Amino acid sequence: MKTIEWKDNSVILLDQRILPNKIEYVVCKDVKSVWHGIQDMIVRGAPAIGVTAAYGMAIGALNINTDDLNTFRKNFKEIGDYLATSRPTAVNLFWAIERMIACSNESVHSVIDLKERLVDEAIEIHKEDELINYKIGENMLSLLEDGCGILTHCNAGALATTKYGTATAAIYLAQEKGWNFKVYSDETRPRLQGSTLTAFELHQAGIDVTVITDSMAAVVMAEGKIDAIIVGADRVAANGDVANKIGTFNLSILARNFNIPLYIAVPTPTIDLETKTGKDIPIEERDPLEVICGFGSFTAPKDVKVYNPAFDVTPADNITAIVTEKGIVRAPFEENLKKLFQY
Ligand SMILES: CSC[C@@H](O)[C@@H](O)C(=O)COP(=O)(O)O
Repeated sequence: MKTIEWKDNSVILLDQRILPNKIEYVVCKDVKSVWHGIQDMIVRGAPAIGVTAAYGMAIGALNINTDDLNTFRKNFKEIGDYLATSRPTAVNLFWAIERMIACSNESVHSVIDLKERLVDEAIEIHKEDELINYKIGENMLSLLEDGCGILTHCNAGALATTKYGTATAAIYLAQEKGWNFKVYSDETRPRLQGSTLTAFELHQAGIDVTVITDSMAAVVMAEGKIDAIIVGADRVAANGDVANKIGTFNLSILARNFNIPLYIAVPTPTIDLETKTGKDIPIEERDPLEVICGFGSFTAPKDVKVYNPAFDVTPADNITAIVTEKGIVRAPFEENLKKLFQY
C-alpha cells in the first residue's frame, strides 16, 4: 500500500483519516489541494509531509505560466511560502520546500528545463526516504535483540514515510531476519495514529502488535514487558530536545522511572540545527473537536474549554539515543549532532 504516489503530474495520497476502515486515495492536482492534504492530515508524519510538500512544489512549478526564469523563480518561491503555512512543527516540510527552492536556483537554459528538473528533484526526495529508513532500521537493530518488547507511540511507520518507517524500521528488519519482537502500540489520543495506523500496518505485516491506551504505558513497563521505547520525531533541536506527538514527553518520564532506553528514530532532515532548543520549536495547536468529538459524537460538553497541543517536547536528558541513517547519536547531543553533518 503506497502512502504517496506521483502520477500524471498529480500527487495521490492514501487517505489516512479513514484507516483502518476504508482504503481510499485522494488525488491532488493543484497546490491548494496539496496544502489541504497536509493540513487536514490526509497525509501525516514528518517525512511523508516533506515528500508531499516537494510534490506540491512540483505541481506548482508545472502550473506557472511564464517563459521568464526570474518571474518563474519569484512565483515558485511564493508557492513555497504558501505550502509552508500548512503545518508548523515537522521541520521536514520546511526542509523539502527549501531544497526545492535551492534546486529552482540552479542554472538552466529555460523554464521548460527547470520544470523538468524540479519534478525530478521531488521524485528524488521521495526515493531517498526509502533508503534512509532502511539504514535507520539497521542502526536501531544493533541496539536490540531477538524477543524484545517494544513500545511505540503515534505512527512513525511505513504510512508516515515511504517504506519501513523510522521507528518501525527495526521492527520490519527484525521480521525479515526471523526475529520476534512483541510490539505495544499506544493508541495515541486524540487522533489515534497508534491504533488506526501503527497497529493497522504492523498487524497487516504479520507482526505481533498489541494496542494499549496511552494511560496503560506505565503498567506494561512495570510488568516488565518493555525493553525499549522507540518513537519518531517531528523536529530535533540542536541541543537534542525532540518534538514528537503529544504523549512522548510522558513516555520519556516513565522511561527514566523504569530505566528503559528511549530511542528516537529520525532521518537527518528531521534534525534542525537552526532551532537551538525545544523551546524554539513551534507547537501546533489543533481543532478542539479532535479532543471532544473524536469518536463521532461528543465526549464532553460542546462548549467546554479544550487545550489540544498536537506535539510535546522531550528534553534531551530523557533520551538514550537518537538513531539516524548516518549513525547513533548519544549525549552530549549538541556536540554529537553537529558531527553528523560534518561529512
Ligand atoms: C516518521 S513520523 C515521525 C513523527 O512525524 C510522528 O511520530 C508524529 O508525531 C506524527 O504526527 P502527525 O500529527 O500524525 O503528523
